[in-house]
Amino acid sequence: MEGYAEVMVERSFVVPSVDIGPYVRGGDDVARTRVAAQIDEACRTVGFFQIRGHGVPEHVTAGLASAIDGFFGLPLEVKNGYRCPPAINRGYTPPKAESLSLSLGVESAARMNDYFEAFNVGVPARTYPHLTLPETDYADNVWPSELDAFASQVGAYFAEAQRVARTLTRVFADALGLPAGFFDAFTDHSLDVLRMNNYALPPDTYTGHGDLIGMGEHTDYGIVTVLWADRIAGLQVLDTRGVWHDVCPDESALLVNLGDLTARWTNERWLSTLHRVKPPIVDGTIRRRRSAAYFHDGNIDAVIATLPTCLAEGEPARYAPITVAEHVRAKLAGSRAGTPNASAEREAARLAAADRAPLS
Ligand SMILES: O=C(O)CCC(=O)C(=O)O
Ligand SMILES: [Fe+2]
Repeated sequence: MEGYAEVMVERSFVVPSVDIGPYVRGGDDVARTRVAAQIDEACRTVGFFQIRGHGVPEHVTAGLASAIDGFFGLPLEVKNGYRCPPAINRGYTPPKAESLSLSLGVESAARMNDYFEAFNVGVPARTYPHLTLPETDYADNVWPSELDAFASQVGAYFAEAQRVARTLTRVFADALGLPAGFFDAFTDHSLDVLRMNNYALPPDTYTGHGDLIGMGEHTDYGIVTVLWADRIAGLQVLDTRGVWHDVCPDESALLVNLGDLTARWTNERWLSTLHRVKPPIVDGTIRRRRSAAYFHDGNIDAVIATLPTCLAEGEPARYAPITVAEHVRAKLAGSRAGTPNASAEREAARLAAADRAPLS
């Protein structure tokens, strides 16, 4: 019976769902305090949660989905016309061009086998004309000229996702007992990127050899990620005991996960959770799946050092202070340029432990 109970506990993994309406529509202090407490709990235990009451209009999400369909439906040679050099995190990434596990410094057996294709847009330097921002990090966007509505559809979703990410940092300040607006100084010219992902394979692609990975295991790099995804299996999240779990958002909900910078800030009181995309294979192929990850990464020049409120008396900081530039560039050099990241020992160790644990 003991063994049975153990299995039941292992299977009871849930991604908490939180209604953030009191922060979006306005709400009284009691309602907000309740939201902040729920998010604190989710961030401590899972590092992933879903949000309702986010206020993103349905037509904006539908516009994003239509832009994704329009672009990925173009012929490969047209899509390839929108590729950018690895240092420029913009435009099209064809299947197998990126290896996410290298952002952790891990060479996986399926190296270069991440079969997702993606299109990235981000905040260009011109958004903040009063600042001198590095043009490589804050690069101009490329917009597909074949699709009239693409820029406005993606732009509308980008603005909404940015609003949601900023709202979440207001909740985080309350949840961590920090002054209201604490994160503003770290995010007022935040290096944000929206990565639209398409997981699709022609029928009978899979021959049964090797590991077929949609997107390799990784942690997200920044502060917080707002993730829109089709309600189709594929996303898997690693729990604190090293077991992978399938995660699917509820209808109309957005997924949220924390990135490494928040784990560093909080001395891992809050988790930057490892995740990957591994869709089930049926008849040699997968069901097509789309997602869009909005990465809120913080100001390029911000210094992220452990928050004193997250250190108990005498507790050492697990991480040295780092700038957003140093951290994000090392991660992107891994995933986009194939240079293994040597500075991700803590995440790589968690992954090694998980490789020895079963799938839920
Ligand atoms: O496709 C997904 O659900 C996850 C995508 C993801 O983790 C990412 O783009 O960083
Ligand atoms: Fe991710």
